[in-house]
Amino acid sequence: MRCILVGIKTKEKKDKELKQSLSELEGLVEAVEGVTLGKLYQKKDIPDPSTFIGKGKVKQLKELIEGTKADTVVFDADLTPVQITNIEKITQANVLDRTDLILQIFSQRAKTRQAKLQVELATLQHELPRVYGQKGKALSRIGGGMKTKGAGEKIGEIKVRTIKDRISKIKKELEKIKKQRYQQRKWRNKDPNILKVSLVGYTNAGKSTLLKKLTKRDTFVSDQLFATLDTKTSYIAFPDIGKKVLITDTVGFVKNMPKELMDAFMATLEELEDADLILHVIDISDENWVEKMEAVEDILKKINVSDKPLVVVLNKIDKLVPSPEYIEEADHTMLTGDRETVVISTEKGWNIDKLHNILRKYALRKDTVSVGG
Ligand SMILES: Nc1nc2c(ncn2[C@@H]2O[C@H](COP(=O)(O)OP(=O)(O)OP(=O)(O)O)[C@@H](O)[C@H]2O)c(=O)[nH]1
Ligand SMILES: [Mg+2]
Repeated sequence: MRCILVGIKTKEKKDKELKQSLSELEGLVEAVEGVTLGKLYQKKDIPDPSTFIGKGKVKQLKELIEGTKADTVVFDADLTPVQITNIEKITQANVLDRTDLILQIFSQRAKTRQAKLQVELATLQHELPRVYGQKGKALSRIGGGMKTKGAGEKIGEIKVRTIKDRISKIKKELEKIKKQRYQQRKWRNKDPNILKVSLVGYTNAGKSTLLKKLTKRDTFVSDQLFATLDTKTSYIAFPDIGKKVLITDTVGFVKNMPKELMDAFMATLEELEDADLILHVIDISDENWVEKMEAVEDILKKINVSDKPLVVVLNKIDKLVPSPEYIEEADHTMLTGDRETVVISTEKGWNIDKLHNILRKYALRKDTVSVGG
């Protein structure tokens, strides 16, 4: 996917917000293995009903697409079906909005049947209005002959009906799965020698980098051994105590998460139910880190995992202090309440050993708990 990003600047939006929002969007593009070839901004308080951005901007966009050989335009906004259709017609490129991208990421990450269905449901619900739009498009394009007009209408209607049928089927199945899950959980194999750890946190907190760092430092690590597992899972071996720590990355939290995607998002986090320990990774250099931390905690509560052991990992301390001697752990721990907290820099490798030891401690503890119970 070769993308051009389009950001809209409204009166209330500060330049900094616009930039942050677009770079977050660029991150989403990367997450679906796309590349960003260009960015376009427009000042506009009221979107154009037919093309969202103004006519002149659309022309500029078309030129940029041709110049960069892009095939996709990603809008940092939610477009109406009419706007999508029109822009696609003019630019000959695929048009996506923020929700489309997030849905693509979710569908890549969804692993369980429930998560997959939840994402499919959200995708269909997002697509339905566009199919209505297509129905209209087919009719107006064919226009003339009665015969073809009838056929066009029929195809559109069949599509709508098929989607609606699928939606109600999925909803029924999700109900069924919900009931079964409680039973299944009781039977899940609990290997005392494997500690399952999940990394959670806001997007860009450094989860994926930390996963690499934590597992790379161990010479026993080979991702290939776990080829059947999701690629986002890696492990640390502690051969001296006969333990393995299995660490799973999760989808990051994003700003402006469309409300209709919340269920699907929470479904991608479902595997957290299996976790023995949660590492909440936070970018301590982000001025809004407390707010973001609370947003993540809210979600953890909603998916009923807030009673699990959790360690707060305050990352990127290298952006605030010049060397590890300046790390004042006590100060930060005060800010995160009574939870176990470790301040690290993944990039510089500061305190990674400390975190490693915490994982080791929990791996040992799991055994004790299992033997005891
Ligand atoms: N300065 C500094 N940068 C870091 C550190 N850890 C990670 N980063 C950078 O932060 C950015 C985001 O890191 P990721 O690991 O992709 O973040 P993530 O939490 O996986 O993000 P999502 O997958 O979007 O949820 C990257 O550019 C990293 O290089 C750190 O300790 N210090
Ligand atoms: Mg990541």
